[in-house]
Amino acid sequence: MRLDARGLSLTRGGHRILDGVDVALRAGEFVAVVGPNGAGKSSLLRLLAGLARPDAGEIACDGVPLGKLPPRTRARSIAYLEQRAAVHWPMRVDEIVALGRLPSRGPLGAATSADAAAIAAAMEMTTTTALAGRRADTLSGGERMRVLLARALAVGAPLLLADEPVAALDPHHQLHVMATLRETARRGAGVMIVLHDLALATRFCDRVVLLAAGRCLADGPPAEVLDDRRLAEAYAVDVLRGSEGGEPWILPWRRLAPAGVVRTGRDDQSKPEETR
Ligand SMILES: Nc1ncnc2c1ncn2[C@@H]1O[C@H](COP(=O)(O)OP(=O)(O)OP(=O)(O)O)[C@@H](O)[C@H]1O
Repeated sequence: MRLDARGLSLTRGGHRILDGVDVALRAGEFVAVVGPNGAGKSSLLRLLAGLARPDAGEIACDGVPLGKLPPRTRARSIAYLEQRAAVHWPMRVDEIVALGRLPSRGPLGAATSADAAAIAAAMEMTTTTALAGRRADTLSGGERMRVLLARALAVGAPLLLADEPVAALDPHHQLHVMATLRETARRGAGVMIVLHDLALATRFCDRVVLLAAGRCLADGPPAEVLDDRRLAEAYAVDVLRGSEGGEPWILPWRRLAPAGVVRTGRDDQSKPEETR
């Protein structure tokens, strides 16, 4: 299954949030959407999940306009984890994760062994099995995020959209979740996440979509998209780079003078910068 979006534009409160964005998510891909605060990343993901409609542009799921998919078909096809997902009810963790199976069986359908297996696998993937009996509204921020990711994984959808799934996690769990999502893509799902950590995007993702001010600045392999010039343009930062065991790493290091700074090369000593 694949998603194809063309010419997405969105305006809210007189503010142009997205401006002619083209993006695709194909089966087997692990894609990061990156960009500065307010770039439009969450808004883009919500459009792709079918939770809001663009003012202009089209989104198709395997060629079918997203708006024409019956809601349950859409919910089975596209799992979505929102950025500020909250848990308002005193439900148990395993009950929360089980909600991910509702699109497959309907509210009145009995849970099957396949449902139980999907729930157990999702909890294992997110290391939340030990939390199963806890009340979800007593969890820490990182625990809650992992439980809600488990709910999204339990859907077993061919497309998974997750908005900052690792932002609240400690380094161990960040690496674990990124490896889990990469494995989910390797098994055939299309996985798209919003991410601020450029190191994780560089190391784990097949493709990076760089948004800034509602426009897509670049879309391609991490090493091509996250070059010095684009990082300066989008974020006004300078980065350190290296590789370990053949895997590249990248570390934001210095702020540059904001807006429109275009670097000429790493040996340019005259660049405007601050130290941290
Ligand atoms: N309903 C709204 N009315 C007015 N402006 C809005 C509305 N919703 C979002 N925006 C603005 O649209 C822009 C994009 O918001 P969005 O949440 O998509 O950004 P983001 O790239 O996900 O940011 P962050 O990295 O901070 O999470 C922001 O400037 C935000 O303030």
